[in-house]
Amino acid sequence: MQIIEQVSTIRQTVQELRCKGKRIGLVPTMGALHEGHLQLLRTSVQENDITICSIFVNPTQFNNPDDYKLYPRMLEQDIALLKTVGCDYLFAPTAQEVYPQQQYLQFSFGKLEAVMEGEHRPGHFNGVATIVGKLFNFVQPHKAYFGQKDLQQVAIVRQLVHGLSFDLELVCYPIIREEDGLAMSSRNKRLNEKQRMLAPNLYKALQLAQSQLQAKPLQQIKEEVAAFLEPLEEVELEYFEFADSYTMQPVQSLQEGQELALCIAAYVGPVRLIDNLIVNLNES
Ligand SMILES: Nc1ncnc2c1ncn2[C@@H]1O[C@H](COP(=O)(O)OP(=O)(O)OP(=O)(O)O)[C@@H](O)[C@H]1O
Ligand SMILES: CC(C)(CO)[C@@H](O)C(=O)[O-]
Ligand code: BAL
Repeated sequence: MQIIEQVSTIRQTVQELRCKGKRIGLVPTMGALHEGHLQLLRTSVQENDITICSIFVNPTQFNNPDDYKLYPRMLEQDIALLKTVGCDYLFAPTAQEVYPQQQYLQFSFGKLEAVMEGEHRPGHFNGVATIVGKLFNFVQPHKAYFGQKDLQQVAIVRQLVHGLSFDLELVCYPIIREEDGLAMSSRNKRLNEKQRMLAPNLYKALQLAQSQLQAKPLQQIKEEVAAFLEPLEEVELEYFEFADSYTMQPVQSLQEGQELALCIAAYVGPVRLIDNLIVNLNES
């Protein structure tokens, strides 16, 4: 696996690969890789001639300076993991490479960024759109792989791709979980032992809500989710929402044929985690 730090080098490399007719898959990450990332990478390796993983802890998407400072960074371990899945290139630039001018565009995603992650993390999606747009520009992938865990991010990236006419296919990969149901996440590495024991309650709350869907009004289910998490010391619910899985807009009542996303964000100790479950209302 070749490691590239310079934007000019990755541009030249992909230009040469494209001239040879190679199909390129991109897996953008912030590192501290886990099995969720590795599944995205394995899928890209299967579906493309060349797989490029990017690792960049993007400062412009962090609305909380501590979250940025404490974000897990473990490049040597990541490199070893990338080799095990057959990744061809790691693109790991510095912030100076990515943002030489320290000038940032302002995007507007309308209603899509007014809810959930957009509402609770001001500026977050502007930073995500900025870095993802730059990565698409540098790497020119045929396919780009994102995880359903960050479902609203997928909707933002979809709008970015359509809005700027990027010529690529987006892949949204299902959530990979630990045995106890906790969605894998790099930030899980920041949990202490007690917090790690508490963290699967986010998924339990989603399952509780799913099990009540046909029986109770959505508002009542929201209250029950809050009541379920409330007694847990160190767990603080930020939001639990029923949303349309495509538009991310809040859903007040169920409709046949709808793909409903149950979305949750909560602090476990100092660590903010998110999770979601998609329910197809034809099947439930
Ligand atoms: N458990 C998972 N299953 C599938 N995809 C995942 C999972 N966790 C992360 N991803 C995806 O991997 C890509 C890179 O994510 P990122 O590097 O931010 O890791 P992360 O685990 O989401 O970290 P954190 O949530 O702590 O920021 C994103 O598209 C993300 O949605
Ligand atoms: C897409 C991404 C790599 C952009 O920094 C990040 O938001 C993430 O890891 O989900
Ligand atoms: N995995 C999503 C990126 C973030 O939380 O900043």
